[in-house]
Amino acid sequence: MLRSVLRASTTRLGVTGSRFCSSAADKLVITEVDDKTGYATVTLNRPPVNSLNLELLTAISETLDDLQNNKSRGMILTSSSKSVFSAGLDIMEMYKPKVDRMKEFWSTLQDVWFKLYGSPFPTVAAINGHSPAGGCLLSLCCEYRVMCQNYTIGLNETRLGIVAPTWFMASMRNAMSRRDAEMALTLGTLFTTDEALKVGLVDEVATSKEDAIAKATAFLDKFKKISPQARSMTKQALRSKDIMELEDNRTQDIDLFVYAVTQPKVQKGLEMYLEALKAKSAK
Ligand SMILES: CCCCC/C=C\C/C=C\C=C\CC(=O)SCCNC(=O)CCNC(=O)[C@H](O)C(C)(C)COP(=O)(O)OP(=O)(O)OC[C@H]1O[C@@H](n2cnc3c(N)ncnc32)[C@H](O)[C@@H]1OP(=O)(O)O
Repeated sequence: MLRSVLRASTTRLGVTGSRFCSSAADKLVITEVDDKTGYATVTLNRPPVNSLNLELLTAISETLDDLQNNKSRGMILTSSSKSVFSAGLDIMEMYKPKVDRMKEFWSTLQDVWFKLYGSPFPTVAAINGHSPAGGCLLSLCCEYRVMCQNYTIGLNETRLGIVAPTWFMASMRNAMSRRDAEMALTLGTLFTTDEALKVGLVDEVATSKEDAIAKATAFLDKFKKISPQARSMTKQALRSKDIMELEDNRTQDIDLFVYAVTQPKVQKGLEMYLEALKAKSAK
């Protein structure tokens, strides 16, 4: 039985909420902990497409802190949308940006990556919708991915004329072969669910969100008889090289992001991309 709500994370207005004080629908991130298993289901809840703006990233970051502080037994990351897991980074954070906010935005994305990629507790993404770019990154930070049929997933940055940072690349390389990762990253491939399964970008296919959650739970159950400490130390040791690389380069990475995104050519590209998205949704 799910009991809500472990932590009322940042609201859509960007104000930190308090426990149980407002309805789950108002939260950017909804956390429910199963009494029996102790697993937390963390639901991204920023309609319409869970695009990752500063407030949503902050809410995710706070949620991950809570789970770690509460010694979570496992986390399932999913979305409240019927067709989108996450549309990736909110392009409005990069289009005609204010530099201070942009720096905070990127630094918070780095925080989320550190906390999710390096989490001591086991993590699964129940990908119940499209998952391009930053959405794919969130799922890649998890240890296991279950994806519903007939959606798309991938790091499509090159298709937008931008270069995925090395830590995005490392997360993909951790999930699939180096060769497939190189092809996928250079082409900016958006895989269908079945294609993603074939290259190992996802681990299982689900017929519905409920099925995805059930399969995610079954994955977490596999660790029941494994020492949590031995498990987390093993995971962190395997991922430590990637983590240290970003830790050593955090400031340069932020500066590079600001430099790259503020280039007139990139701004023009983002403008055209936004226009195309708006035109598509207006149809
Ligand atoms: C070595 C050097 C490194 C230096 C670093 C430099 C650069 C790195 C920088 C950036 C990295 C970026 C990674 C990213 O994540 S960029 C974002 C990429 N995302 C996408 O390409 C996805 C775009 N969206 C879609 O394809 C579709 O929306 C989607 C398939 C997800 C859903 O389709 P659906 O039909 O359901 O919904 P839509 O009608 O398209 O959208 C509804 C609504 O939402 C708006 N929107 C969609 N995606 C975004 C987004 N990512 N950001 C902001 N807004 C988005 C869309 O415009 C519609 O709005 P409206 O018309 O209703 O107002």
